[in-house]
Amino acid sequence: MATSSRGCAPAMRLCQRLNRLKTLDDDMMATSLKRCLSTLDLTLLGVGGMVGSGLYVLTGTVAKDMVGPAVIISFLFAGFASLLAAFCYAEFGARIPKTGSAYMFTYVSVGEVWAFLIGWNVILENMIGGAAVARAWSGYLDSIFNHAIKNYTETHIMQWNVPLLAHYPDLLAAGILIVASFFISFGVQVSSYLNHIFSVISMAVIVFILVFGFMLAEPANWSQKEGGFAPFGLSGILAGSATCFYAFVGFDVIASSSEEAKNPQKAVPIATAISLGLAATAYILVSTVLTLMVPWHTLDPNSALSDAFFRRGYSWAGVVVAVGSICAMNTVLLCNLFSLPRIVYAMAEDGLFFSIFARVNPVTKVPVNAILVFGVFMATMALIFDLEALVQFLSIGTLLAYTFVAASIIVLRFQPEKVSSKGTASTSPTPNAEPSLAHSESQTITEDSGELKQYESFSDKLQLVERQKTVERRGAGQLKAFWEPYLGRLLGDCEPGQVAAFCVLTLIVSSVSFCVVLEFGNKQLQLPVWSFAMLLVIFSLAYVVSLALIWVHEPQTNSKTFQVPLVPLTPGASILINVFLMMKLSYLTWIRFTVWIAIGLIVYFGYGIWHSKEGRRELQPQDMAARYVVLPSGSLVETVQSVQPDGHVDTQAHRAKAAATASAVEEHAGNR
Ligand SMILES: NC(=[NH2+])NCCC[C@H](N)C(=O)O
Repeated sequence: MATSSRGCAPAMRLCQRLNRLKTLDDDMMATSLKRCLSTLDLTLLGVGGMVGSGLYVLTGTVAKDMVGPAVIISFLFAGFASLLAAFCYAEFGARIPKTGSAYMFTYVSVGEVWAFLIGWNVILENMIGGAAVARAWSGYLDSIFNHAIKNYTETHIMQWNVPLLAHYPDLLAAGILIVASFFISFGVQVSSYLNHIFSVISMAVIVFILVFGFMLAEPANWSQKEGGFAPFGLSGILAGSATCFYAFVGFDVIASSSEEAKNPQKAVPIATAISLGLAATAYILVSTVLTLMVPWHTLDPNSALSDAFFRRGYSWAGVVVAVGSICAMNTVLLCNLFSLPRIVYAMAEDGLFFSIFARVNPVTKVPVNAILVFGVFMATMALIFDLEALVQFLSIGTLLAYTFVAASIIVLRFQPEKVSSKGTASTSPTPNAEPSLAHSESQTITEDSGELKQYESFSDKLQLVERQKTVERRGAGQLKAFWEPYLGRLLGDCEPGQVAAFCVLTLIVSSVSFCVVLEFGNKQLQLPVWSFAMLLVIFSLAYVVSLALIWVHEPQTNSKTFQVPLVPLTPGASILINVFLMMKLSYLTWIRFTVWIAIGLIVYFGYGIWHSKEGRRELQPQDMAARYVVLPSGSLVETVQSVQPDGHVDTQAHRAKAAATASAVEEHAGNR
C-alpha cells in the first residue's frame, strides 16, 4: 500500500496544484486600482458594452433571414438566457469585488487551471470582439464615403490575397483602436467619461428611432398577407435566439470594473439589472418598430434601420441612425478595451501571466502595460485579419465563461461558511481539503526535527477542533435536517460541500451529453429511435437527480450582498442553456477553440503553474507541516498555530493548503 500511495503521490500533487483555489484577503475592498465609479457609471458601462452592432445589424439580419417579426421573441429568449448568467455575475461581482470577472470567480471556487483557461478564452474573445467592432466601424464610415478609403488603400498602399487575411489592411480600424487604447490608458475616469458621452448620444438616438418609428408603424406589416408574425415557426425563433444572444454579450464589463467601483456590493447588482433591462427593452422595441415600419422580407440586412426610414421617405433620419450606430460601436469598443487589460492584469497579479502586465501606473492607476500591449494586438488583428471568419469564435468564449460562472455559484453556495479572523463570514476554499476527525490518535511533524512522532494526548487537539467547529457557522453544505432520515445513510459521511461539488460536475456532464444527443443523435450519430429516446431520458434524469441532490443540502444564507434566486435551479438552467447554444456553433469554431486551448495550456504549464502566487504561498513545507496533524485515516486537522491570540481560530487562512500538505506528509510517512 505504501508503494502504491508513493507512486500516486506526484500525480495527486499535480492534481492538487491544478485545482488549487485563490485565497482571498480579508479586506476585499483593498486594491491598487482607483475606486471611483458610481452606480450610474457602471450602468452606462453595461449598456455601452452590450448595445452595439446587435441593435443596428442583428435586428435586421435575424428578422429577414431567420425569424420574421417574431424576432421579438428571439430577443426575449436570448435576454432570458443572458439574465440567468447575469444573476451569477452580479452575485460574484458584489461578493468578490475584484477585477477579472469570470476568471476570478472560477479561481476562488473551481480551481486554478480552469480559471486560467477561462481567462485565456475571455482574452481571445475580447480581442476578436474589439477588432471586429473596429472593422465594422471603419466599414460603416467607408460606406458613407462610397468606399473611398478602401479604394485608396487598395490602389495606393497595398492589397493581398491570402486566405483568412483581409483583402487590404484596414488602417482606419487599427488607428481607431490605437487612439482608443491611448485614451483608456489615461485612467478609469477618462474612459468612463467618454463612455458617458457616447452612451447618452446612443440612447437618445434609440429613443428617436422608437418615437419616430412608432409614428410610422403599420400593423398590416405583421399580417398574414406578409407571411404572418412567425413565418419560420418555432425552429426559426430558436435559431434566431442563438444569434441574438450575441447582442447581450458585454454586461460582464460591470463585473470587470467592480474593483474600481465605490460601492460594489450595491452598485454591481443594481447596474447589472438596470443595464440588462435597458438593453432588452431597446432590442425588443427596436425590432418591433423595424418590422412594423416595412415588411420584414424587404429589410436591407446591412443597414436595416436607416434603409427603413429611407424607404418611408425620411432619408434625413438615416443620418441620425448612422450617428447613433457609430456612437454605439464606440461604446462597445471602449468597453472591450476596458475589460480586456483588466482580466490580463488580474491573471498577472496572481502570477499566472507575465508579471509586466501586473504593473499599475502610479498616476493613472490603471494597468498601462496591459492596455497598450493588448491594444496593439487588437489593432494588428483588425489590420490584417478577415474577421468575418473569426466572429463565430466570439460566442464560444462567452458561453464557456457563463457556464463556469454558473457552476462556481453552486459550488460556492453549498460550501461551509468560514469565520475569518475578523469574525466575518467569508467565501471558503476547497471542500475536499476539509479536515475531518475520525480517530483519537494522530501523528504530527515537529518543526525542528522534521520527523513524524506519535502524538500522545490527542484530547486537547480534539477540543481545539471542536472549538473550531463551533466557531464555523454550521449548516451550509450539509444535508437539510428534513432529508437526514432518508438520505443520511447514503450521504451522511460526505464532507460539507463535497456532494454539491460532485453534483455540479455531473450536472455539466449530463447537460453536455444531453445536448450532444439532442443535436447530433438523429443526423450525424444516426442513433435508432429507441436508443435516442433512451439516452435523452437517462441524461435528463441524471441532470434532474444532480439538481435534486444539490437542493437537499443547506445553502449559505447569511450573505449581506445580492444572491442569485432559486439556486441551484437558476445556475443549473443557465448551464443547460449555455451548453445547448454551444452545440449550435460550427465545428470549425470548435477546432479553433481546441487550438487556442492547447496554446493556453502551453503558457500555463510553461509559466503560470511555476509562478502562481497561490503556489508560492503553499510551498513552505516546514512551516506548513507544523500547522497540521495527520490522522491515521489520512485526514488533516489544523494544529495550535492557527489559533489567534484572541482565541479565534483562523480557519480561512490555511485550509486550502491542507491538501498540498497532505501529500507532503504522506510522502514523508512513506520515506520513513
Ligand atoms: N466582449 C465582446 N465580445 N463584446 C462585444 C459585444 C457586442 C455587443 N453585444 C453588440 O451587440 O454589438
